[in-house]
Amino acid sequence: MKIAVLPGDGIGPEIVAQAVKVLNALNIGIEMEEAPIGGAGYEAAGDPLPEATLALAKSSDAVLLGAVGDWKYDKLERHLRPERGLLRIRKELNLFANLRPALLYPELASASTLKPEVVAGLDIMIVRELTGDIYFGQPRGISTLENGEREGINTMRYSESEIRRIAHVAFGIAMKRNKKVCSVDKANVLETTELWRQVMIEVAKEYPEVELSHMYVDNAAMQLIRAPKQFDVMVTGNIFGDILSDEASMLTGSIGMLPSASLDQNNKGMYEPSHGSAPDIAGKDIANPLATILSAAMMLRYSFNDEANATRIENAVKKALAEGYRTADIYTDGCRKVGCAAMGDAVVAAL
Ligand SMILES: NC(=O)C1=CN([C@@H]2O[C@H](COP(=O)(O)OP(=O)(O)OC[C@H]3O[C@@H](n4cnc5c(N)ncnc54)[C@H](O)[C@@H]3O)[C@@H](O)[C@H]2O)C=CC1
Ligand SMILES: CC(C)CC(=O)C(=O)O
Ligand SMILES: [Mg+2]
Repeated sequence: MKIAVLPGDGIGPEIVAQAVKVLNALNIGIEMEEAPIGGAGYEAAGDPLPEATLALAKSSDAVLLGAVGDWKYDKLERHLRPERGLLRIRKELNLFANLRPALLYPELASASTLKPEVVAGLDIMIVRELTGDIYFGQPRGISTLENGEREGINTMRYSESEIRRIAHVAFGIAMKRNKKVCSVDKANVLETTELWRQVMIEVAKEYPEVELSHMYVDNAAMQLIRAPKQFDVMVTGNIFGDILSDEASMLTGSIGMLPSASLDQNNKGMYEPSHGSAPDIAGKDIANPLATILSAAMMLRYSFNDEANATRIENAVKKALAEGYRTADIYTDGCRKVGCAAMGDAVVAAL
């Protein structure tokens, strides 16, 4: 098993170091090679996705990523901004299926923004399409109109085949869970998502045991806060999934708890926390590394078919939480406040 380790920017190197520590502690012969991406790629090679990094990612069995970006790069040409490196690696590796499990560890019930009875037992799988939608659609850009004012353009596009393949991923996951899929769209206004809904209904016919429902995204954002346990598998497009998953993370206590897997057709994948590079807390050893550690568990599950070791990591996280270890973002009274590295150590000790 060879993995490409791409720490990236901001808190990326700190949190990835903890996941690497946990993978090494498993002692299962994972070979790792590190390469720069994002701002770090720009500093090293003038490119947010250096060719050598892309080559390493392509030749590895899986990729572990921290996060990219920092306000200080906002002045760069758009194509050089760190986030473009991230979008490009997702596209180059064809990672169209982004799985973001919003799972509440019972130990964190009091850290959730919602009342314990509203979130107890919360276990939602958000399936976000990752290589299409308004983040990739052409035309895009900022141009000057005839009257001299500027206009910004992005295009929301989905082809039928792109919708179909993410639908199959969602229904496949639902078959292994509670056979319920809620497709989130804005089909009352956006043709792109009207097609999305049509294709979801067509694909659902191949999964007669799965109950498919539809919800407009504005309502879904509200329902996630009102009664989140009504959801089991949610499937949605790139931008809605981006936003709803950040929202859902707070139900689990913190954005620092939400891992993700980004998969291609063959489950080759890139694994990264759902959050960004958090420049506001970078370099202070206070970031929560659990989303990254849990992403490493997803890597073992999806790319290496190693359910046993994936579960070992998840149980170790649970044990560290049960022992009271908390980073600042999930700290509540009476717990043991620790930094990023100490949280990584607590998970390793629990292993
Ligand atoms: N996948 C990626 O690499 C992503 C990169 N970004 C980039 O990250 C940079 C910062 O973006 P923001 O909008 O501030 O989003 P962010 O997710 O980096 O941070 C939002 C808030 O959550 C906190 N936070 C995030 N991760 C945390 C963790 N592990 N532990 C504790 N607190 C945590 C941050 O301190 C901040 O207050 C930008 O350059 C943005 O483009 C944003 C989202 C995803
Ligand atoms: C570049 C952004 C689309 C990254 C992000 O916010 C995400 O994937 O969650
Ligand atoms: Mg996001």
